[in-house]
Amino acid sequence: MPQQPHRVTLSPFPWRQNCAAAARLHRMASMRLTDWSSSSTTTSRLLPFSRTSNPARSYAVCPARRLLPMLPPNIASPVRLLTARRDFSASSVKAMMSVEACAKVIDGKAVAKKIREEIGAEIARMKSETGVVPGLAVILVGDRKDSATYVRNKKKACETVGIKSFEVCLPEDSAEQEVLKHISEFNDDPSVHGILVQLPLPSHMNEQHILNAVSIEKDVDGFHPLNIGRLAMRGREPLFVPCTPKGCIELLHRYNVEIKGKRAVVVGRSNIVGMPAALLLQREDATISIVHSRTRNPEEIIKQADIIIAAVGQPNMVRGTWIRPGAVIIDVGINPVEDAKSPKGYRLVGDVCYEEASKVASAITPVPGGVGPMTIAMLLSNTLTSAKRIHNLP
Ligand SMILES: Nc1nc2c(c(=O)[nH]1)N[C@@H](CN(C=O)c1ccc(C(=O)N[C@@H](CCC(=O)O)C(=O)O)cc1)CN2
Repeated sequence: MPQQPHRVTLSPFPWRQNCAAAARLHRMASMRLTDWSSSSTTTSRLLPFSRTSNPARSYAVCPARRLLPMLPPNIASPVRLLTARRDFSASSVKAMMSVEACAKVIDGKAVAKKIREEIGAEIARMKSETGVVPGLAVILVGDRKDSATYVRNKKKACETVGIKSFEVCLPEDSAEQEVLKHISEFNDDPSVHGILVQLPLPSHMNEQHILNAVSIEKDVDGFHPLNIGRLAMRGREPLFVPCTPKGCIELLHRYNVEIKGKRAVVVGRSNIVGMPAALLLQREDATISIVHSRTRNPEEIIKQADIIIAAVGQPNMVRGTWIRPGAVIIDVGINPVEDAKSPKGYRLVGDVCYEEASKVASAITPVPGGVGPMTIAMLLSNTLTSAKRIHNLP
C-alpha cells in the first residue's frame, strides 16, 4: 500500500495533468474517427494498422488494447530464469508489431504466478527427496504502510510455494545495532537461506552498514556490495541479482524480446533498480544509456531506445512522444496519484504515461500488474537458489 497519494491539483509535475489531458484528447479523437468510421463498413477496415508502415500515423485511432488476444507468456523452469528465450510459441512481440500499432501488454502478474507454481513444484520435490526446506528471513524497521504491505506479500508468497519465513519487525526508533544483531543471528541460522532488510530504512540508520552485514551467501536481495561489484565486472558472477531488475529481464526473456545489440535506456539510477538494471542489460549485450535528473534532453536519449526501463519514481514522466515507435517498455514506477473515483482515493500509475505509450510501443508492462509482482517472484527464486547452493543440491 503506497504511503500517500500525490495531490494532483498541487502537482509539481505538470506532465501528470498533461498526460491525462492528452489521453482525453486522444480518446475524443479516437471516438470521432471511430464514430465516423462506424457509419461506413467496419472500423477495422478504416483503420489499416496491418498495412500502415508508420505506427505514428495510427496513433490517434488505435483501437482498444483489450481487443488484442493476450498471448500466454512462455514459462520456463525456475532453474532457467534469466536464460529462457526464443521459445515463445507461434506469436511474438515482433509479429504483434507488424499487425497492430497497439502495444502488447506484458503481464507480470501472470508470469509471476506461473513462476511461483514452478518454484512451488521444485520446492515440494526438493523437500520430499532431501528434507531441505528453504527459509527466508525478513527484517522490517518502522511503520511505513507500503513496506508493511510488501513484507506481508512476501510472507504470503513464501507460504504459497513452501518457503519457511522468519520475520522481525522493529519500531521506527530502533538502534542500528538492534538490526545488526538480528542479521548476525540469521547469518548463523542454518534454517535461513535468505535474508533481506526491507528498504527504505529509517533515516537515522546507515543503510550501507546494514546491507554490508548480510552474509553474501544469504543476500537474496543482491544488494551486498560484493554481489553488486561482481554484477558490474566482466567474467565475475554475483551469487544473487537484485529482484526487481532481474524481474525486468525475466519479462523481456519470457516475451521473447531480443536484447542483444539493442539500444536500451534506463531512466533512473537507484541502487535498487536503475543501476543494477543497466548492468544486467549490459551483460545481455545491449548498448546502455542511463538517463537521470542531470541528463540534458532526456527525451532525445529515450527516443533512441529499443528498450526502455523506467525506474525514476515520477508519475507519467515518460510521454508518448518520447518513445520510438515499436519500443518495448518496462515500467518499474509505482506512483500513487489522487483519484476521487477510486474507493481508496488514489490509483497507482507508472513512470510512463501508459495511455500514450501503449499507442506507440510494441509492448509495455502495466502498473499495477507488471514489474511489481515479478519482484516477489524473483525473491522466491533467489531463496530457492540459495537453499540449493548451501545444501549443494542440483
Ligand atoms: N529490501 C528490499 N526493499 C525494497 C525492494 C526490494 O526489492 N528489496 N523493492 C521495493 C518494494 N518491493 C519489494 O520489496 C515491492 C514493490 C512493489 C511490489 C508489487 O507487487 N507492486 C504491485 C502493486 C502493489 C500495490 O498495490 O501497492 C504491482 O506493481 O502490481 C512488490 C514488491 C522497495 N523496497
